[in-house]
Amino acid sequence: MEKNISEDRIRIIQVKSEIAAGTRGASLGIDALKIASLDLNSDYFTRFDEEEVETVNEILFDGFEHPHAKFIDGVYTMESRVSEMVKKVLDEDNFPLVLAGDHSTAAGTIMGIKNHYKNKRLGVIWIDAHADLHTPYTTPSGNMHGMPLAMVGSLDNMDCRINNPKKETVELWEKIKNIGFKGPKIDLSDIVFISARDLEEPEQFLLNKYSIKNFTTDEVRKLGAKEVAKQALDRLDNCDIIYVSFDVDSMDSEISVGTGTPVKNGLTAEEAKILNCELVKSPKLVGWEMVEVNPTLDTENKMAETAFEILEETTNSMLG
Ligand SMILES: NC(=[NH2+])NCCC[C@H](N)C(=O)O
Repeated sequence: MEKNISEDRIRIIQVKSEIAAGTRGASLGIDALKIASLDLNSDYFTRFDEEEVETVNEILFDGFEHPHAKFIDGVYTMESRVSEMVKKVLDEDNFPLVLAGDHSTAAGTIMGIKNHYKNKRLGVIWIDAHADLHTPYTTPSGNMHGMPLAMVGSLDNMDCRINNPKKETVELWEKIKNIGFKGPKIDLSDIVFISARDLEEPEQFLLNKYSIKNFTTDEVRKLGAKEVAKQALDRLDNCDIIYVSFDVDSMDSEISVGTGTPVKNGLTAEEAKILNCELVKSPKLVGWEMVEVNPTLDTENKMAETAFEILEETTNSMLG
């Protein structure tokens, strides 16, 4: 049993990075959450100590050199920095609650967790419209927020290769896969998706190959969010520790306007809230993350307000 989270152990790690998204603005998501907390009269951001990971967003002005892994040099830097920060927080016996821009840096969170808990088997619950299992060899967009789970699974997925990344891209991809220590940080079969519904064929291939469970939005509706949370944790029963990654685009595109890659047929805000609140009650929880709020695509900060309410309730739920 790992968890015994008290308020003073929570560290909010801010990662205002957006280089791996296809649209601009996700780096402003954390400040949008803070504005939302003020507008909703919450004291949330006074309750916890904060850490911030320095970003390299300025490289966006230079244009990208790696079409099948855009800004991969910057992504390598960010994964390393996030990994070190998460490890440091865990080494100090504190709990990493990560608020990030684009979803790519969640790979760094996982690397940091595994670097601290070297011999523990880590289960990942990925609540997201996307499976984020692409590699430079399979990506349709070159946007690296579609790749974090392949980074930590140390995948190339050559069976589904459609791209020919250049040598420099491949070298950096190898470095990313080996941050912290060489090779995979998780078993692919220790991932559970919730509401993943916009998958490309190379990703679907991996879901089949590794028998990765995806609880569809329909299943959430039929079984209820609470039951899906229970079943998701049951499936990871053999894991010693659990990390939950919540991308706000898991919610339906009618709610998730303020995010870079909205998709129809998603969760309601209430379902997302119940799922997160239930999942974080697990005694095995060692990290939780929220990503991809982009206020520049939104009106009147609605996305951040919805996301903030989930953040606050989820945090209260993990404190028990
Ligand atoms: N975390 C995200 N929002 N990921 C979106 C990925 C979209 C698409 N699968 C791609 O690779 O380009």
